[in-house]
Amino acid sequence: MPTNRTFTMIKPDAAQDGNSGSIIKMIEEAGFRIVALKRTQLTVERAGEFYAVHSERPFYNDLCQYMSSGPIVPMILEKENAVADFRILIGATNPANADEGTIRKLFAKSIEANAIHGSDSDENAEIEGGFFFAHTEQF
Ligand SMILES: Nc1ncnc2c1ncn2[C@@H]1O[C@H](COP(=O)(O)OP(=O)(O)OP(=O)(O)O)[C@@H](O)[C@H]1O
Repeated sequence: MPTNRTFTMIKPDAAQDGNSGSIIKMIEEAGFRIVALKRTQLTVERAGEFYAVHSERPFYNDLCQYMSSGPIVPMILEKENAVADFRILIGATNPANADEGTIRKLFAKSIEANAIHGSDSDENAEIEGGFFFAHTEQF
């Protein structure tokens, strides 16, 4: 498996509940190297840009409100098979369907406030990482 990168962000529900540290510990213990990390907050407009792919979905406006409602912790992560392995670590979008031991099973509140994001492809990982961080290639 080649080493590659994925992008994640801890969402406002988990960041506000003081769960960032526990989630970051799980990520590191699963073998991911943190390439970049910060704590920040999106405006509703920036949240709309990030989730532009969902702009036609009925939950889009609520999602943008929610994603701009508090702090988030975006990160770029590196590991063999990073994108697929990270999706396994976070679990299903709806925590009701997430496997035991996954981050969403442990920390998510609902299908919207689902604790964490994980990129769904190498291409999107690159785009989403670039949305928050510049010049990370050499790190
Ligand atoms: N039916 C829904 N109702 C409310 N919010 C939703 C719904 N489906 C998805 N969302 C929100 O939109 C986000 C993006 O949806 P998507 O289908 O891309 O899920 P995902 O790939 O599991 O999540 P993410 O992209 O955040 O990792 C979800 O993580 C969730 O916060």
